[in-house]
Amino acid sequence: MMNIPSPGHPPQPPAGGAVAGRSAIIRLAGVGKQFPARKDGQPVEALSDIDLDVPAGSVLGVIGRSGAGKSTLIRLVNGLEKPTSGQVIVDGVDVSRLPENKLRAVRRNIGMIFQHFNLLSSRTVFDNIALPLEVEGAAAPVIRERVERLMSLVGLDDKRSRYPAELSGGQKQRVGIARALATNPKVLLSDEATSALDPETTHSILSLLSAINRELGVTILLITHEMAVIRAIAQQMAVLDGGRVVEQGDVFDVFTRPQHPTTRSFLAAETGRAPPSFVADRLAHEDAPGMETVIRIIFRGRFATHPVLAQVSRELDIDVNILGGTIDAIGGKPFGVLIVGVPGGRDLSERFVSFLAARDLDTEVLGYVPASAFA
Ligand SMILES: Nc1ncnc2c1ncn2[C@@H]1O[C@H](COP(=O)(O)OP(=O)(O)OP(=O)(O)O)[C@@H](O)[C@H]1O
Repeated sequence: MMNIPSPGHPPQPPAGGAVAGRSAIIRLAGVGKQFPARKDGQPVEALSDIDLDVPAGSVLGVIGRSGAGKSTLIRLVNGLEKPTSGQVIVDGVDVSRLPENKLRAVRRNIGMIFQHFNLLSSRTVFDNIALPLEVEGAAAPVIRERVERLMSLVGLDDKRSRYPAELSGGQKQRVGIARALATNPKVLLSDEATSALDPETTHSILSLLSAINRELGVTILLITHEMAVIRAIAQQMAVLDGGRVVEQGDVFDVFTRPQHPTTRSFLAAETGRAPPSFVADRLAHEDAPGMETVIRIIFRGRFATHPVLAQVSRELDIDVNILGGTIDAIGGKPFGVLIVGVPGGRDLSERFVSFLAARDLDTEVLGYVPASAFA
């Protein structure tokens, strides 16, 4: 267990896959946000028709390219922006209608962490974490006790008197996380919190956020441009494109059965999905005599790669070439990607695809390679 007192609400059970049934602690309903035109320009439709529920106690990741509207979405949740239409409900309160003086109480319930940490350079680690408590007028002994616990939670006990300039990026983000938790918020908003960090530090910060979600029951809404971040920590996800949610759902489902081209293109960079270079370099778009059809197979859930491939090879009397792939898990559920070469022309490859479809396996034809290429 983490060394921190329970916040002002009961911890949720460990976050797993079954979060969809929980009530939403953040709800965006029919939200649109238009920024007025600047001189000689058009108004910007930053967000349109956004319906998004973040279940209490879950981690929901929103992915989108630059300009998709991610920051605007998060700024609507903490009331820094007002929507042009729709409602933004946080813990039962419609923040889109609150005047600034009432928003302060709501923001106490919403912690926020940033890509560039936003620490005060003239304050020590202790004093940065203490800031939100000082602002709300907490007594010095309360502040001391709380900050000590938070420093211990994020693993910075030995850095209390250091200044931000003396810390690594990962340590700075730990200060940012401790500061965000100072007022015991139910919700943590993360705006590209790991984008400035190397992969190893990213991993340790995402583990810390995961533990905070699991053990303190803090709901996390994070925005990112990296699928790997979503996969490491979120149970639910939404894909934002041109200010609209184009796909949303359980992370496992979206990763293994992406529906929208934008989601597919985000996934293209995931390991194992692209054909290995010795295949990719020879991949043609058109079929021709003597070519093998290159097919990507996605295995979901209960893993049965080899029996299926052995069966299909027997049934169709073909030798399937295994060209690449990975076996992995998302949220503890196994899934695999296999890239195979199927000889014998179009008729046989169509029968191969039908055989797998009948066993609920998804396939995609990636192109064609000369059979001789692997001799
Ligand atoms: N205050 C503003 N005034 C006018 N236009 C704005 C304002 N804030 C954002 N926009 C526009 O709204 C759109 C969405 O911007 P937003 O910053 O939300 O995207 P983003 O997905 O967070 O991008 P990035 O990943 O680059 O930060 C963009 O076209 C942006 O130029």
